[in-house]
Amino acid sequence: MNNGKELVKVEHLTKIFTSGLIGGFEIRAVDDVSFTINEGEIVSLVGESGSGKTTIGKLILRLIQPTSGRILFKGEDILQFDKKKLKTYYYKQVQAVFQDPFASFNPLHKVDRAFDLVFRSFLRDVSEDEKKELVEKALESVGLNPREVLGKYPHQFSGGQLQRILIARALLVRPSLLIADEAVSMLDASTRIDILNLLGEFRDKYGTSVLFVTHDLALGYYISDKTIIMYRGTIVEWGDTEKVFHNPLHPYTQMLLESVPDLNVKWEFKGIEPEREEGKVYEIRGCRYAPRCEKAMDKCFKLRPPMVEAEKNHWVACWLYYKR
Ligand SMILES: Nc1ncnc2c1ncn2[C@@H]1O[C@H](COP(=O)(O)OP(=O)(O)OP(=O)(O)O)[C@@H](O)[C@H]1O
Repeated sequence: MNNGKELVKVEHLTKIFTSGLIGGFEIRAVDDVSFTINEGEIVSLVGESGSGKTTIGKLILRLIQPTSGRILFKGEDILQFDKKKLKTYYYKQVQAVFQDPFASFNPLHKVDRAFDLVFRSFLRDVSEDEKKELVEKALESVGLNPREVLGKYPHQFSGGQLQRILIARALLVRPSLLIADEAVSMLDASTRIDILNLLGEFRDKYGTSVLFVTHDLALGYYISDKTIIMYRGTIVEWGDTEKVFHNPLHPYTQMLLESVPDLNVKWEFKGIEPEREEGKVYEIRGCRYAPRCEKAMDKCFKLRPPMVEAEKNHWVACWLYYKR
């Protein structure tokens, strides 16, 4: 149900973390990143560990502040939201599900409380009967039996079951945007596919957009309309999933896809440089991938390549495609 309308517009977003007090160093976790998420669109954010995926999710959720750049939600800068707008943003517009479901539950309270909080904070006018029906439907939609869930404590569930409860809660308010950060990595293969299909259903029925953060190329391919490939805080390539996967342009994306013989097979990272080279790579002014790139030219080490639209809805940041 992608109607071509922009829901989220990320513009030149940069987040620099400073580590240590004296003699500390800076980490450019996200470095001049721009992309859009349309209404009713599932966008995968794919990249290896430490490439900045979670940081982007947190910035969109306003859990952390950007160093520079901005994020527009339905055309409005989220940093300028007043208290009222922020409340609506958190409950009605944006919901998030993270990798570790245990961290999202208070072990002293029954899991029902997770739903109560949503009703108390946002769906206040809903009658008790309606609440019950909504919760039951939400639980059933993620393959859980409400009678086996309600009234129980978090420790009585597996991680996968808790994750499904959190996804049910997130979808209960039918948010405009769901940020799913490695949200299905703890689930077994068949539940994982059920949840992915459920996200697709929500997109089709209610126009929910999803930012699907993953290090698993196959999951990204399965679920998303668009794919963003990240490398060390930068976007190297993004666009329609079919185009990115079937006509990869950036040497990094090509390397990734070559290392996945079959898209149904889980992607294992290959060739990550040793830790001690980390600082060196972060200082690079040009393309972050240049030190690993077989096609790198002199200027790749000196200048950051601009993002160019190489074909319709397919962008790449690589000097090989820059024509001017
Ligand atoms: N609060 C923080 N303080 C300092 N550095 C941070 C902080 N949060 C993230 N980083 C650093 O920023 C970089 C990007 O981290 P981020 O968690 O966004 O990556 P990721 O792609 O989500 O990785 P993963 O898949 O492992 O979660 C990493 O080098 C990380 O160590």
